[in-house]
Amino acid sequence: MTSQSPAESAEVWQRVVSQLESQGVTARDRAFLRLTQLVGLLDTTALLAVPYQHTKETLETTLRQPIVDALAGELGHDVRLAITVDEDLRRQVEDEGDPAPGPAVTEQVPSDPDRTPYRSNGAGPGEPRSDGHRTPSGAVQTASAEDARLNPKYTFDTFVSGSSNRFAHAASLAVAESPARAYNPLFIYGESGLGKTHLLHAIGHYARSLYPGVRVRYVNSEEFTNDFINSIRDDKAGAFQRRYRNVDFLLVDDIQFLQGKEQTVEEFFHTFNTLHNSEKQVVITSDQPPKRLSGFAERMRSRFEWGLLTDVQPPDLETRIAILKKKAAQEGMQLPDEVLELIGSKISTNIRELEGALIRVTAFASLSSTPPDAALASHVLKDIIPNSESAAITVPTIMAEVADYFQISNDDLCGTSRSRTLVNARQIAMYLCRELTDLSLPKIGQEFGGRDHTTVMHAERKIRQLIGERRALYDQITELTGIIRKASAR
Ligand SMILES: Nc1ncnc2c1ncn2[C@@H]1O[C@H](COP(=O)(O)OP(=O)(O)OP(=O)(O)O)[C@@H](O)[C@H]1O
Repeated sequence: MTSQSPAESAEVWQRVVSQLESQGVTARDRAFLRLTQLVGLLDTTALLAVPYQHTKETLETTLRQPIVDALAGELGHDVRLAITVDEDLRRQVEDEGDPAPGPAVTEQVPSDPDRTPYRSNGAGPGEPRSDGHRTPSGAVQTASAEDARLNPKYTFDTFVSGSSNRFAHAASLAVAESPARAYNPLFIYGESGLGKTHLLHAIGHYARSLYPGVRVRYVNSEEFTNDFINSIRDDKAGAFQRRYRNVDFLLVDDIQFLQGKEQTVEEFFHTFNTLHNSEKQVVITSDQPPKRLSGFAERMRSRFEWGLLTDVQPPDLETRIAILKKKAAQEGMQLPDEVLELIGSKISTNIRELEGALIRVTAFASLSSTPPDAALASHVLKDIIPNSESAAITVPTIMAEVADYFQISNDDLCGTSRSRTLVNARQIAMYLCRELTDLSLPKIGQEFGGRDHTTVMHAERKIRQLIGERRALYDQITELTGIIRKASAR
């Protein structure tokens, strides 16, 4: 993943150290620099490994700027630092009999694992590494991908940064690199479908790649609520608290859904305080800035503003096209620029809709064995783009129209029958809810008889995939979209 070989990194670092020495750093700082290794580069982030926690602290404070400047000079571009305390390096240093410099010798080995959860196990980027994390009791606790609950598609690599989200993107990178040090909490707000969830997951992935063993947990606030209610019902408050408080990163999506749920807000308040006090990173997203969040006590809202507030805006045309290009490349879709430009120019507010349009155009081209050109794209887009006077579409409308279309009842749609016809209709209805409304996955799940958000996610993925393979399905979805839009405009 890094863009340099170990030998190149070592040479670059050697030159940086020589340059800083020639600028006259103190003897202690010189020793610290010599104990440091440049592991490699991850985009513009320089990964440094140090043997001791106090070396890291010095590098992050007094030496940060000189290192950043010297590295930028060497590499010819801006550089961020991500510093990790590496136990292998410590062993190596101690085996060579090179004592840790400075007065803080007693601090040589970080004694409190809770304060230093970001310790590398020594594997270089791209190499396999264990995900074990030592708890204060010494037991190895797994920080697995399942615990983190991250969507593998939402990474910084797949995120397009533009003027509409540049600040949120930079802040997200910074908290992943310097957890609880850069900004805590980081609060990202903005309208639906503009990439907030994507950024939350990307922070989790990136932190996990930088700091093996780091404990990350992503949660939508509706899931947090359900989890909390169930924990009280089942008398498992302790397990609930451990799930949300024994983490290094808590990533909370769509906090606005806690509004008015007094007990859950109170529980979240304590969770937040515990994490913040023990220097764990909290990232929150919302559709509104804290000041406009009703249903939260002032003490809670003001805490949301302790760290950094940043918004995401609808992307400009250039960014929309860049996003479409990235999505197309990611999915292996071959589409000429004129088609991407056409889609980007017709759909301007919501990135989820942009993706939906891309899928439909590709599906139609593949089903009709026609090359996807501008004429085909305009034809497809005509069916899916709302006209200016179209009203908001609701889940009950989608359910009623889908039920009517398949000649089934609303109860059938929400029920548990696994008959093929019903499963198919249910998945189509869920897909359309995702495409045509701003509702989150848990909210849609609730509307369908209290189903889990993963069921909705599965339905969405399945329909997305099949729509390009089955002509009948494509036609049904197109027809239903038209019917639902018409019914909503009435
Ligand atoms: N800048 C971006 N680059 C690439 N993809 C993006 C970008 N912004 C959003 N997306 C994509 O758009 C879709 C919607 O984004 P996301 O779910 O993160 O929005 P959101 O702001 O969290 O919306 P909601 O408030 O409804 O949950 C996702 O598939 C995401 O990958």
